[in-house]
Amino acid sequence: MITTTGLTKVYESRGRQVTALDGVDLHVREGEVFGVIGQSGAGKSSLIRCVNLLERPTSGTVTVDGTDLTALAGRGRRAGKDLRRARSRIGMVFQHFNLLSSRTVKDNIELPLEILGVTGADRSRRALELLDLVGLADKAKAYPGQLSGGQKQRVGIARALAGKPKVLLSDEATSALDPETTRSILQLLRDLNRQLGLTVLLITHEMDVVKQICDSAALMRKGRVIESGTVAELLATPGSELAHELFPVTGEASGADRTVVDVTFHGEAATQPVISQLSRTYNIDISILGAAMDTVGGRQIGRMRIELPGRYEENVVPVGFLREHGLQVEVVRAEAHVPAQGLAKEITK
Ligand SMILES: Nc1ncnc2c1ncn2[C@@H]1O[C@H](COP(=O)(O)OP(=O)(O)OP(=O)(O)O)[C@@H](O)[C@H]1O
Repeated sequence: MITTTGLTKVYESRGRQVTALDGVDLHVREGEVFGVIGQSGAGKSSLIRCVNLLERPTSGTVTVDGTDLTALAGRGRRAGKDLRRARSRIGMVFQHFNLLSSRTVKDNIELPLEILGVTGADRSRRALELLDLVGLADKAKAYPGQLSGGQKQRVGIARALAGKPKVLLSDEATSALDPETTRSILQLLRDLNRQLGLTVLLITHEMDVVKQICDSAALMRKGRVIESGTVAELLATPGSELAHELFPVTGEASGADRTVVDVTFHGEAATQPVISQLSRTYNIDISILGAAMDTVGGRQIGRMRIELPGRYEENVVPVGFLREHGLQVEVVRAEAHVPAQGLAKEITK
């Protein structure tokens, strides 16, 4: 539904060049909630603003629902109408809501429809439908100043949906909200995604947002995407930073000559007593150093750091047993020669 290839954005600022996006390739599938996470300055806002051409990319392409927006923008003024039409199929939600304080809630939602030339009666009907959809049917005549932050964002979401977009872009939509309101807005986005088949691309600096609603995620750093995939793919990728952030498991080996292993359970493997089978089959004592269970994108997933007696070379068979039983296994080795760093991670494929 959204594809960027080699997307690059260089800002010229006081004679200096800042590369905010450095060849970003992103692929968001139809109907998924895709989260882009990264620290401040990573390039997240630049990315989302380039996706709907609010910002002109320096190079690279953006295709949304089969339309190459960059090619339309490149055709100059005459393509303005086509570009506007394509952009009306992309809704956008902002961190600070961007509502007009002098207009009622209903009139705020009608604004994009006015611009699209929809007649008064149709505008009004659509705005009321949308208010109902976001749970604010009783607030049509209120002004933004009379609403809570969460209600304002619901209006922002309703306005973004006015043009019946297939894609919703969310620029830190919950960053200005308290944790409980954040949860309810994320739930609303999830519900809209499911009910309307809406594809959602959101940017955030909070891992909890990714955890609560994303099917897929990408990690950005210094203008580049350094990891991306479905949550299940990320959890299956040895050494994935995102997987580690989603599921931080800690714990250090109790001594030398121990093998420390991170095990990820999801799907069917999560319900099998694999660890006790391992212990019985090989007659070994297993210590649990750390564990976390959580729901990611609506699916139960668990991670555990366990310790087996003996060095890795002696545990190749038990580790193979875990893999054969459908668990993702990442071996974490203590590096004796770098004690200051504690457990240095070395991935054993
Ligand atoms: N209009 C601009 N002019 C010059 N530099 C800019 C402009 N917009 C962004 N930048 C720079 O581009 C880089 C990426 O910024 P961007 O806002 O895309 O990152 P971000 O990940 O969204 O950060 P934040 O979470 O703080 O908004 C930063 O170094 C920023 O200073």
